[in-house]
Amino acid sequence: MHRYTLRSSVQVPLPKMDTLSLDLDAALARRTSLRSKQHTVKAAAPLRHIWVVTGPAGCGKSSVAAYLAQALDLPYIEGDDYHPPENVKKMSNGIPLTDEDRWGWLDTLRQKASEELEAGAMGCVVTCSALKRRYRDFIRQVGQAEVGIVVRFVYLRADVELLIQRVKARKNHFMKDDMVRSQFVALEEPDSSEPDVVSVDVSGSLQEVQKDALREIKARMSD
Ligand SMILES: Nc1ncnc2c1ncn2[C@@H]1O[C@H](COP(=O)(O)OP(=O)(O)OP(=O)(O)O)[C@@H](O)[C@H]1O
Ligand SMILES: O=C(O)[C@H](O)[C@@H](O)[C@H](O)[C@H](O)CO
Repeated sequence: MHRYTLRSSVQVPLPKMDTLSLDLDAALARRTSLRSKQHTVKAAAPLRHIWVVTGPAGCGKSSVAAYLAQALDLPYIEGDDYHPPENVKKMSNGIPLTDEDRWGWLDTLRQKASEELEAGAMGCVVTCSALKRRYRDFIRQVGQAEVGIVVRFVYLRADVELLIQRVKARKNHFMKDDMVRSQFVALEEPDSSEPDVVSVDVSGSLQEVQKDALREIKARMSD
């Protein structure tokens, strides 16, 4: 083994020449492969996000999603517009939806989001209560099916009493405050096992919530 003396006292073993040239070859090969990977990443199409704004009735999905869509210049899909009339009738009559009532609607929202991207949009913003983990998993499948499409959720977090107050104050909407508790019964709050969910506290003013949600999204645009 050759030895190279560094600052008189520290001895660093130097590899034999044949090992050194092998190492150099390997390093050059690695650098070439890294460069071509960097090139591939640069050339690849940018990620397109489906931002799904979620949470129970009254948490601010429509108010926040409309703002996000405008700020990001993306098409906006209002989930409530795609409930079949039977669902709206049920909710208007104070009857909570079941899983069976929701599957077809969730599928429609998935399709609408895909259609926007197929039509060339750089992403889209969708409102959908997505109360349960299995509903979110169902929506996630859009992103798993196609390279370059990423589904992310913005969960608007609030406590039940606050939302009862906000829904009570809201006029001209089929969903009344007596339905809010049932939304929390169905709710399966996302936790750290769903890293694609950004949780935003909505107890502040609407402007604060909108800004917080936009900041969180911008921080994840390139993920
Ligand atoms: N941060 C906030 N502070 C005060 N009021 C708010 C806030 N966010 C939303 N609101 C008000 O609360 C009500 C519910 O908001 P919004 O309709 O956007 O919620 P939503 O989640 O879309 O409801 P739903 O699911 O029932 O359609 C509206 O009257 C809205 O103006
Ligand atoms: O899954 C559900 O039970 C529904 O989507 C509701 O969340 C309402 O559509 C919405 O909140 C309107 O008030």
